[in-house]
Amino acid sequence: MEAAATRTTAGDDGGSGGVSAARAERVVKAYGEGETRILALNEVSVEIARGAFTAIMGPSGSGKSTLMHCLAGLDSVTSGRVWVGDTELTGLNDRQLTRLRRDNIGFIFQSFNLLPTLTAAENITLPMDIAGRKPDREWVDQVIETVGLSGRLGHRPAQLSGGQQQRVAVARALASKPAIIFGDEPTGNLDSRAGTEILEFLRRSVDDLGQTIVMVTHDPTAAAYADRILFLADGAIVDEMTAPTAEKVLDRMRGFEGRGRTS
Ligand SMILES: Nc1ncnc2c1ncn2[C@@H]1O[C@H](COP(=O)(O)OP(=O)(O)OP(=O)(O)O)[C@@H](O)[C@H]1O
Repeated sequence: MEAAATRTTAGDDGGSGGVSAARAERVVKAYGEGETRILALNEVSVEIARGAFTAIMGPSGSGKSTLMHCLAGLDSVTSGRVWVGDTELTGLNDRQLTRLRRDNIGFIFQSFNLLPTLTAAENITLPMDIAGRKPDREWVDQVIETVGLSGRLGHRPAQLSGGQQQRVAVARALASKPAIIFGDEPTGNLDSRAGTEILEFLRRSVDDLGQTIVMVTHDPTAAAYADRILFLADGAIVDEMTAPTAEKVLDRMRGFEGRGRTS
């Protein structure tokens, strides 16, 4: 997105002046050896713009999760290079990677991943509490307001609906102002109304709070909330779309199937 560079992004505090929040250069990820060797990523190069919402789509096994994990420093690459902001991940040791993830990256998973004994408020600030960082109260309050959790802060996860639990997870991801948030099917376990709410919060966090988001999804309706969609097939980016609509996404996916690109 052109406008992204001029926005005040949530990650500006710790980041650089560049427009890319993350970058992969000729990334190869191979699993196994010899005949069983699988190229999950085959020379993938991509740039993720700051302050933009990017979706990653593609058939099952096309490499979506692998790409997300490599960009987020959750998985090592076989060859190629990866940056988050100005920091090159490839070459960092485990301790440095852990710290980089802790300080710069937020995660939202399909299965909320909240601690059952903590209240919503405690879950939201947990990563910062563990890191010994003082939450920016004003920002955290703004995030809580944005995701509509103000009346539920004292509730434990079991006292919240799935949609509300995912809102807590979204607030937790946003609270530390990460340079980038990665979501792996964040609406996969929600009914369509709760899913829509979460997608609207994610969209608003990009538009109003300047957040950068990368989301893996199978769902054309979810992907249509993004500014840009990357389409993966057989470990390579085969197409992309800007300003998507669910209809355009469905059409494009049908085109891939017609060309035998599903695995
Ligand atoms: N730990 C692993 N060991 C061996 N092969 C793996 C491993 N993780 C992924 N793969 C393989 O790499 C390829 C890409 O997997 P990946 O999970 O990235 O696909 P995906 O597009 O996210 O799929 P899905 O939509 O089903 O989640 C697949 O062929 C998969 O079997």
